Parts: sequence; C-alpha cells; structure tokens
Amino acid sequence: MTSPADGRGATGSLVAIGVVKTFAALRAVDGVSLTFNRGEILGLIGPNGSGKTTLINVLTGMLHITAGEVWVNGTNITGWAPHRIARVGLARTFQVVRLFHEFSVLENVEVAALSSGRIPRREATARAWEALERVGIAHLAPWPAAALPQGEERRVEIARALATAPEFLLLDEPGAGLTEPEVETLLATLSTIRRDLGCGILIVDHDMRLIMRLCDRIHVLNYGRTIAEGTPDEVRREPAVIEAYLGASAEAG
Ligand SMILES: Nc1ncnc2c1ncn2[C@@H]1O[C@H](COP(=O)(O)OP(=O)(O)OP(=O)(O)O)[C@@H](O)[C@H]1O
Repeated sequence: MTSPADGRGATGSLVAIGVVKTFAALRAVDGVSLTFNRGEILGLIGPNGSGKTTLINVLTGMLHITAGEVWVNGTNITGWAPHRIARVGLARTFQVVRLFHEFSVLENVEVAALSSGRIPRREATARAWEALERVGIAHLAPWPAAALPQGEERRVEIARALATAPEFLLLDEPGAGLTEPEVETLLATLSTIRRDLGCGILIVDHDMRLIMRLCDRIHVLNYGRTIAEGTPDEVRREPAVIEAYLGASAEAG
C-alpha cells in the first residue's frame, strides 16, 4: 500500500495525513490517512458515529483540524478557511440539504457558482444551467426551492456543488431518503459526472448497494479509525468490516 505521505505533492489528488479531530475527550477522527484522486470514486463508509461527516467537515475547513495535514494538488491546505478551500477545487454537499428556500432552483445554483470565484453573472448563469442539465433537472429551474420534493432537493445540492467547477466533489449521504428508482438515477448521474468532468468523487452513504456498485475503492472507518481500505470486493470480505457492521446492527436491534 502506498503511504499517503508519498503522494502529497501530486497534482490531481487530495491527500489526508494522520487527520485527528477531537471534541473534548472524544476522538471523532483519530489519525485517518487517505488519498483520493481525480477521476476516481471513493466510498467512505462506517457505522453511525464513526467519523465520516466529521472527516468531510475537516477536509473542507468547516471544522478546525486538531492534528494532521490535508494536501490538494500538492498544496498544503491544512487550516485554510472553507471559502479558500473551495477555490482550490473542493466542493461538498450536506447530509441535511441546505438550500435558500425563497430563491428559485436556478438562483440557488447561480449563487453557488458566483461564490466559487470572481466570475461574471452571465458565466454563473451558464454554469448553473449546465449543472442543472447534468443532474437532469433543468426543467425545474424556475421552481421555488421550497416547493421541491426531497429527492429533487438533493439533486439541486449536487448541481450547486458542480457549478463551482470542482476537481473534488465530497457528497455526504446523497442517497438518503431516495426511492429505489431515484438511487438508480443518482448512480447513473454520478458515473456520468466522473466520466465527463474527470473530477474525483468521495461519497459517504449507508446504502451499500449504491456504494458497492459505484465506487472504485472504499475506505472504512469505525470509532474514528481506518479499519479497512480496498476495492468493494476486498472490503466486503474484510473480517473487521463484517464485525463492525454486525456489531452495529446487533446494537441497533
Ligand atoms: N460538533 C460536535 N460536537 C461534539 N461531538 C460531535 C460533534 N460532531 C460530531 N460529534 C461526534 O463525533 C462522532 C462522529 O460523528 P460523525 O457525525 O462524524 O459520524 P458519522 O460517521 O458521519 O455518523 P452518521 O453515519 O450517523 O452520519 C460521534 O460520536 C458524534 O456524536
């Protein structure tokens, strides 16, 4: 296995080295290292509370890192503010969708495009239309965001992230609350985004069918630590992963 430290200078990659995030005595993320490349889809999975969202929050600067380093395209971005991190090409979506409800769908996406850097309004509008088309909801552009059903809200969130022209897209539970046909559409959309735009996609989701079919590699956390990483087949057979998930379902049951 290549050490992430070996590749931290590489262009086309996001590298986390020994990332730690504590909340008082809790080590929510406890020394996680990973490398994630443009053009690849990486799954980040683990039982509830294993540190997935916290790791995304640290990578995107929304939470202050306790220890460790984050590198993007060979630049050390550790400790940078979220807006600065967005400008080196990281975009994210949230577990709980955050749209401006009083704005139209198009305006929501335009605002995201404008926030990504100094681009004229006309270009932001063009980028917004392109992003809406890519996720298959251009027909909803004039709708007020408040009127959208949940599945469509999630697609607007992905369009907002795409409108920033990201190199790395971090998606926090994009499949949550979706029906089975909606999950199929999501799978096709994300595959197309990777193929056409070449960006890297990191996806957190509890839907294992989505993760196993979509991802090139999977990184598994439990109690803030990496317990496995590899291809879907390798991870599926890993005893530590089976135990973590069986343990979680036994506790839940
Ligand atoms: N702001 C916070 N303050 C204190 N503890 C927090 C905070 N955010 C997260 N935690 C704790 O950190 C741990 C990791 O939480 P996190 O939300 O990252 O897990 P997760 O793997 O994303 O879980 P889920 O799959 O349920 O979304 C949990 O024990 C959680 O309670």
